[in-house]
Amino acid sequence: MALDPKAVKSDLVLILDFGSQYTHLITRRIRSLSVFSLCISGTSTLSAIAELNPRVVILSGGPHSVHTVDSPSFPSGFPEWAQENDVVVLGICYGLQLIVQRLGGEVQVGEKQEYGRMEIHVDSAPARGLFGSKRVGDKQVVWMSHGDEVARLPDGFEVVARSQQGAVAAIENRAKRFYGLQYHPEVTHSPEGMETLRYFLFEVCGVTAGWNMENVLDEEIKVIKDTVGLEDHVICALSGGVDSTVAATLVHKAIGDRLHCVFVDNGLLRYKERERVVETFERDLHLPFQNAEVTVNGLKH
Ligand SMILES: Nc1ncnc2c1ncn2[C@@H]1O[C@H](COP(=O)(O)OP(=O)(O)OP(=O)(O)O)[C@@H](O)[C@H]1O
Repeated sequence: MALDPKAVKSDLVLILDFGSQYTHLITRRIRSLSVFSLCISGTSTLSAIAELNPRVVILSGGPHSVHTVDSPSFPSGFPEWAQENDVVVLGICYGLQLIVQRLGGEVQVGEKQEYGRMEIHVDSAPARGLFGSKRVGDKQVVWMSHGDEVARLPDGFEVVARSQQGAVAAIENRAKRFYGLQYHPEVTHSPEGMETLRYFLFEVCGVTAGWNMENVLDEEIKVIKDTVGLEDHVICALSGGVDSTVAATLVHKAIGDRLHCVFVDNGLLRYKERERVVETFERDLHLPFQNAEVTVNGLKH
């Protein structure tokens, strides 16, 4: 169940997902800073991106190489749209390489491919840039995970940090408001990564923090009410796990007894699981509940 950004009164940081295992972690980290963030497919259309009216767009990492045929990318016209609408863009790992490649620079297979712990040093620390709070020469440990690396920057970009092996670790074009980090600031293995994200969002992008988890309940209930309408009923396949339990609880708060939860005894449940789940829902959560049984090959389970 996705949050409806229109129901949220906060700047939106939109994450375009290119398949990194860390993409959802970026979303979570940003939400922990009280800023609303949402993750959508990296190959979304420009109109789908524009409709969400983001203040910042983050291009995630991913397992691809920009040189592979059909490697995913942001839609054509995206950089121009971002500039025209004063949207700040940050590329992380593959996202940085996409920016470089698509804006006229060059990415090549790295001589020393970097995976794991790496030290980077700040090459240039202009006021209000990615490392605006640091001094030139400052060092920090980060988490790298890339085979390709930047060979030539597009016009207007500069390197602001390098790895201890000399690879480009961070770039920016402050005039166009395009930024890139070759490492993953969102993982705890980059101890200063959260501070970098915080500085970037609040000092560089000027994002306002006003979102918190308590808002989610009200927003979700409103979205569900609008979706279901005044008379329709909803069926929820309820396993007793976290996902369907949260979904059922929210929908029940929104539409009450027009929700019908169905638990399927598929014959492969744990010992007394059916009794436990039924009891929890009827006694503790007060959810209207029905049992169902499935048959396989004519045999009742
Ligand atoms: N025994 C069951 N009875 C009813 N619905 C089920 C049952 N098992 C699974 N489902 C439905 O299929 C969805 C996906 O099931 P899966 O086992 O992949 O768990 P999940 O995605 O982790 O969700 P959950 O945390 O709710 O178990 C569940 O969220 C639920 O809607």
